[in-house]
Amino acid sequence: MKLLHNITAGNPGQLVKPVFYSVLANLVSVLPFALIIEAVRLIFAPYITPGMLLQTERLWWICGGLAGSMLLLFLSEIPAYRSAYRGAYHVAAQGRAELAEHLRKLPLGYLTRRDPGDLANMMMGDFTLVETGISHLLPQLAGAFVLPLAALAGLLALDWRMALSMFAALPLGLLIMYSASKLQRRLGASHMEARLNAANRLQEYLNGIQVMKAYNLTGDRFVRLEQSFKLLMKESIRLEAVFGPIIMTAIGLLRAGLTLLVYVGVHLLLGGELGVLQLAVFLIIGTRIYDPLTTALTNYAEFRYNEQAGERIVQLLEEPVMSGSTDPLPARRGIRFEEVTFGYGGQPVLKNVSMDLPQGSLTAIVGPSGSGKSTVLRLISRFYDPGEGRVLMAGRDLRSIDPEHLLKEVAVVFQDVYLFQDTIGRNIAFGREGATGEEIRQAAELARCHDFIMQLPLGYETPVGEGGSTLSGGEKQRISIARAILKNAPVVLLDEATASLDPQNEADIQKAIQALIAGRTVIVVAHRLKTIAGADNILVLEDGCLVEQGRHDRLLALGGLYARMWKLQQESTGFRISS
Ligand SMILES: Nc1ncnc2c1ncn2[C@@H]1O[C@H](COP(=O)(O)OP(=O)(O)OP(=O)(O)O)[C@@H](O)[C@H]1O
Repeated sequence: MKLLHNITAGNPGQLVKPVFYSVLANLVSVLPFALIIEAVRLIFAPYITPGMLLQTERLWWICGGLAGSMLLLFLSEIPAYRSAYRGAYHVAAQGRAELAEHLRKLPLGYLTRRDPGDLANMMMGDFTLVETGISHLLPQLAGAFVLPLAALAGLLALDWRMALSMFAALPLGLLIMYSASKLQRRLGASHMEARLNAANRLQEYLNGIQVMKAYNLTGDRFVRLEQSFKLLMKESIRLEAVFGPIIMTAIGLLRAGLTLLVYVGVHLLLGGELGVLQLAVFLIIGTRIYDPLTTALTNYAEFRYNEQAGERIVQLLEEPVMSGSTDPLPARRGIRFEEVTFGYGGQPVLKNVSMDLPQGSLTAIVGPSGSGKSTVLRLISRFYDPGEGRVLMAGRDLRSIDPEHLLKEVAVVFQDVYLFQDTIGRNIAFGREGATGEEIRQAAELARCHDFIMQLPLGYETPVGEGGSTLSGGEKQRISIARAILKNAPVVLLDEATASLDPQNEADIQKAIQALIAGRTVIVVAHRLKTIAGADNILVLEDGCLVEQGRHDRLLALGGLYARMWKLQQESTGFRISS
């Protein structure tokens, strides 16, 4: 049952129809086979039994029956074919969408631990293997036993000794395949690992081409890619080299059954215990019976390999998602950190942090690079849950709030803006489902991007390259602010871009931010201190600890880290080339 669960990526119900129709089609295929045997029996009977006439009328009936059974076979194969492909593509399409939805609900920590290439490969490659499992392997495997089993039942009635000798080697063949499946699992797992590794290295190589060109790096990355291809080649050969002979042995054993059949048949014939006609029937069946079984044995090896792909998908689908209540939050949406300690897996990044970020105020978070500022925003958005302590919104622990429900209350402007490969208008509309063109335009005007959008050839309909590659950093930032304005959420989290912008762009972004934060609870991670000098409260982080807090003047007077950072930023000049 687990096998069926895995090969269908958790949808064994999808196998019922394909397997049913495949078995039915194979049952129908027994009919012409049986008719041919009967025809052979009729044709040879007059030669064997003296005085017996050829039963022509029955032969004609058999001819008619054969034509009818061919038509029946054709008709039964159509639903078998259709249900197999429909089931397979249905499972793959629905499964991919389900997995994508599941990935979105997993904690970000889980996703960052996994290679993105690994996930992409699972989405495409593993589901294709599952597709093949449902459309080809399992129905064929189930169908392959129909003819031999029907033949066994019929032949047992004819002569049990001959029937048993025909199938004598089958249990041994099956046993070999079953015992080999453990080895297959191990080899299959390392082959799949090598395949994933090659896919990851290829993705890394493609992503890094720009850097490689810029730094004229020709060696290392390509060597890694080449090595991963070599490893894949080795694993593929190993898989075939070890498993191929095992399959061939099992198939050889099965075929040896034919020799045994001839031996026992001749022995019985000479002893007068078996008629010539019966022997002929056994020999005809014997030459046909092993084909479906050898196909089944070969399919079984492939089936176990594909099953591992399904198992990987099932395991990922079983990974627990972040959940919580969708009850409406109280009107006051103040945020509080209570003794929060958090790390991304290694050392803690935030250490025992307690702080209040009150409703309706502008709180700024500042501190040296790597001090944990963006991490604070990630915890408020519940991209991660803290290891120790609690983050509360409106007095409720965020762990108890459904992440999607929570994010309805929160608009986030990230440091790195990601734009989808879509039109500019639709990229802004991601802020709120169902936003009208007029609402999008108003948000764009407030975010100071309407003018530059109108200068583009197709205005709001202009397509944006993947990740926003066709726009400048400042433009992307403003589009992302327009998204957040459109979302109109009571809490705004703003991670200020670190990249330097020209004065005009910077002024535009500041105005856009003013429009975004008006009347809301705002938490801004700031790198340029002058932009947050007017904040209601400034939290200063150093190495994951809250070291100072207060208004700008108070912090300056304190003469601590904030005052030092302020002084440095006042003094900093641009680049200078020393001679
Ligand atoms: N996904 C992650 N996995 C592991 N470590 C991470 C991850 N994200 C951040 N870190 C580490 O956590 C620490 C704090 O990162 P964070 O992004 O919160 O710093 P920051 O103060 O916002 O820095 P910056 O001002 O440079 O943006 C850093 O040492 C960083 O390397």
